[in-house]
Amino acid sequence: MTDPIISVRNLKKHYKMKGGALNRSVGFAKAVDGVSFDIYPGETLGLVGESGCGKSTVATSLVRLEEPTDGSVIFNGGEWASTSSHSDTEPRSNDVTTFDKRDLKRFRRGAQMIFQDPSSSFDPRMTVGGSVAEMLLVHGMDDKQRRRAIVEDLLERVGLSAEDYDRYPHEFSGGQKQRIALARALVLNPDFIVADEPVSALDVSIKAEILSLLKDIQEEFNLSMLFISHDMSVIREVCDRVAVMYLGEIVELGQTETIFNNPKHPYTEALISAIPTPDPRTSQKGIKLEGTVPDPSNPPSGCKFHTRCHRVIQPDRWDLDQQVWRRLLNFRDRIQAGAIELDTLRENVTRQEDKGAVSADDAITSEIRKEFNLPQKLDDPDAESTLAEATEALADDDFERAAQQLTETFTTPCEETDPAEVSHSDTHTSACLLNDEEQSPMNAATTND
Ligand SMILES: Nc1ncnc2c1ncn2[C@@H]1O[C@H](COP(=O)(O)OP(=O)(O)OP(=O)(O)O)[C@@H](O)[C@H]1O
Repeated sequence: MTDPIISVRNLKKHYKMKGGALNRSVGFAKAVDGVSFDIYPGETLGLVGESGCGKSTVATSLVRLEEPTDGSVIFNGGEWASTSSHSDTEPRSNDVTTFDKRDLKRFRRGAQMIFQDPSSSFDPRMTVGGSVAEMLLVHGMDDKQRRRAIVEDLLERVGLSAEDYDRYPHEFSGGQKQRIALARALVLNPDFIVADEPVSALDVSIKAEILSLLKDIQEEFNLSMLFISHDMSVIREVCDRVAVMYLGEIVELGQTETIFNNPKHPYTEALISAIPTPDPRTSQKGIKLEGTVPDPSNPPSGCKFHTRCHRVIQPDRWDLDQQVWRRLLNFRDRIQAGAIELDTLRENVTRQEDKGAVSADDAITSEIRKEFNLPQKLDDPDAESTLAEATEALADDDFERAAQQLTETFTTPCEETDPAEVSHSDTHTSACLLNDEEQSPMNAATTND
């Protein structure tokens, strides 16, 4: 097998968080927390996840626009080692994280970035041709005419014309600017491109054109690409393999078709089910990804996705409807955080009493269940008894007792165990307790039987 162009191992970027009157360090936001992947020549790897998962931080850390906290980024592109500008005899590192200024400059010839917003990446006072040609000048091409010829050719290859060389950024639409950004990324003949949400700021019709251009250019130039997007349908269109990222970690990695046809991580499953369909009434698998990505300075314990996972594991003692189990845990977490507006619920109850609908004593506990979409009676008597005690404690304004009841009774292995990576095939991995025969209590129970 050919060597990867780029190998990322255990990449971390932890931001120091400051706070308090003295602006002291109060912890870390683990934006990227141990990410590993390879990208092979001519391949496009997609990095997908919701906003705040850490995708852009992976990109900026791996090209060292930001200094990574830990990990290595081995770059083998552009016959890197043999064309080094270093003349000394010491063995040379190809780890980007250890590059000095000179190596970094050479590396950046071979590894280019395209960003989401093409408008902000051009100097409004410079012609677009001049902006692209400047890259050649910085990297030592003194011949002005040669620079111009190369740039004019590239402008044509990205679907513009040679005459556009002398025009200014404001004369172009968003899609055209993204074409110019692509020309600028290509002008130094790179091996590797990081495209960070390159089409998400564009209109739908333009999006398709730019994606198609990216695919053509990638083939023509035999480029390797890290393609970042929050949009699963865009990822499906352009990527050979996909890495799914959640809260600083890769939770699933595999061939694009495998990921879409046989997702193994519930987060991947949820992202796929959220892809809009032409008819919004069809193809909904009933998976609703509620809430947002948690704060990386205070991540959940165990599996970081457990607070939102529709497949969050029930211990053996329960056999509740899975949706009800999810809602019970949501209820528990909200009570624990003190995030419930009892006064509003009481007002609702009073309004209902005015209409003579409900008796006063049970009304508030019933209203609490309604608020959290919980059944008025759970099938399991033990679970029901705990829930009833907790709602009664809440009705007495005793948050502490309610929280204690719920946290002692309703627990999940997903919050206790950090899932290990499991291989489903040579090219497909995921990190979920449900897939881990050794770690999953459900599998352990089946094995023991
Ligand atoms: N300089 C910083 N200091 C502290 N936290 C940061 C910093 N930059 C990013 N973060 C945090 O790191 C996390 C990951 O951010 P990042 O921009 O990489 O996510 P993303 O998946 O690319 O999302 P988006 O698509 O919205 O940019 C977020 O919680 C963000 O708030």
